[in-house]
Amino acid sequence: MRAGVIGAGAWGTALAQLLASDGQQVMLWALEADVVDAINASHQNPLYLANIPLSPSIHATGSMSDLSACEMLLVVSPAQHLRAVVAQAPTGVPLVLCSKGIEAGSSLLMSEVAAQAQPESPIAVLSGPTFAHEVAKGLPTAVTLACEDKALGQRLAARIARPSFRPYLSDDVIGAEIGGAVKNVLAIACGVAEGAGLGLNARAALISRGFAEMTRFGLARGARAETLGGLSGLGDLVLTCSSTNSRNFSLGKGLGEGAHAAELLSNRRTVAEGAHTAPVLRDAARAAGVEMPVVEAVCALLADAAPLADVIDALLARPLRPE
Ligand SMILES: NC(=O)c1ccc[n+]([C@@H]2O[C@H](COP(=O)([O-])OP(=O)(O)OC[C@H]3O[C@@H](n4cnc5c(N)ncnc54)[C@H](O)[C@@H]3O)[C@@H](O)[C@H]2O)c1
Ligand SMILES: O=P(O)(O)OC[C@H](O)CO
Repeated sequence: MRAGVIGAGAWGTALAQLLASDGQQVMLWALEADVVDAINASHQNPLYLANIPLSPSIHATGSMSDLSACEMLLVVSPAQHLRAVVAQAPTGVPLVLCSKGIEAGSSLLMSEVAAQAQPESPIAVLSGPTFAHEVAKGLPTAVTLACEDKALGQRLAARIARPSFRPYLSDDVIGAEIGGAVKNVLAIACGVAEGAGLGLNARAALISRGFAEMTRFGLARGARAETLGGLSGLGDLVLTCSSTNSRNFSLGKGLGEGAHAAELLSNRRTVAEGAHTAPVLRDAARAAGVEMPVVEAVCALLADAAPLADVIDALLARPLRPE
C-alpha cells in the first residue's frame, strides 16, 4: 500500500517520517513551496518540525496529482482547511484523518466533512496522545485507529504500525474524533490554570470535570463511553493537559498569565486547534442541551468577554451537585 500524506505541518511531517522509517517511499504534499524545497533538498522541515533529520524516502510535492498512485492518504491539514484540501485529493483512496477539530459554520466532525468533500473515499480516523516530535524520533506511542469497515481498518493498521507505534482498532469513528477535538479546548483551560498559578489540584479537577464534559457531549453525539475513556479521549486529554509542548496548553498558559487571546493568536504559523473548536463546540453543546462549563469558560477568555478572575469565580461558584 503506497502511502501519501496531505499536510506537512509538524504532525504530517512526523507521520511521513514514521511511514518512511522502514525505507518505504512516502509522498508528502505541502502547501508551502519552501517546505517542499527544504524536504527534497535537505531532508528537513525547519518551518514546522525543526531539528529532525527526515528520511530520504520522503518525497515532498506541491501538486495533489502526484498522490494519484497512493493507496492510502493520511490527511493532516488543520481542521478548518480540511474540506478545501480533501476536495483536491485523488478520489476513491482510503483517507486516514489525523486532524483534530470541528468545522466552524457546519459544526461537522472531520469524517463528516471528508464524506461531503470526497463521497467515494473510505474514511478512517487516527487519533491519540501523539506529540509530533516524539513520534518523529521513534519514541513509543499508541493511538486509536477508528474505521467502520473493520477489514479496511485492519489493513490500514498493519500499514501504519511500526515497532514503536501501535494503533489500537476501533469502529467508533465519531468517538475517536470527539475525544481529539474536545481535549484541545480542555488543554487551554489547564494551561490557564498553569499560567494563573492555580496549582496542580486545579489542573486535576479540570481534567476530571473536563472529561465529564467530553463524555456528556460525546454520548449525545453517538460516541461510545469506552472510546472516550481510551487513547483518543482520556489518553490525549492527559497528555495535552500536562505539558507546554502542547500548543493548546501554551495558549492557555499565556491567557492565564494575563495576555489577550488576540495577541497570542496573531501572526502564529502553527495551529492551536482548540481556539477554533471552542466556540463551535460551545454552540453545538448548547444546541444539544449538554452542559460544558469549562468549555464555556475557555470561550469567555478567548473572546476577551470577562476578566480571568471573574471566569474562575464563576466556575467555582457553580451549584454543588453529585459527581
Ligand atoms: N503537532 C502535533 O503534535 C499534532 C499531533 C496530533 C494531531 N495534530 C493535528 O494535526 C493537524 C495539523 O497540525 P500540525 O501540528 O501538523 O500543523 P502545524 O501547526 O505544525 O502547521 C500548520 C499547518 O497548517 C497548514 N496550513 C496553513 N494554512 C493553510 C491553508 N490555507 N490550507 C491548508 N493548509 C494550511 C500549513 O501548511 C501547515 O501544514 C491539527 O488538526 C492538529 O490538531 C497535531
Ligand atoms: O500541540 P497540541 O496542543 O496541538 O497537541 C498535539 C497533539 O494533539 C497531542 O496529541
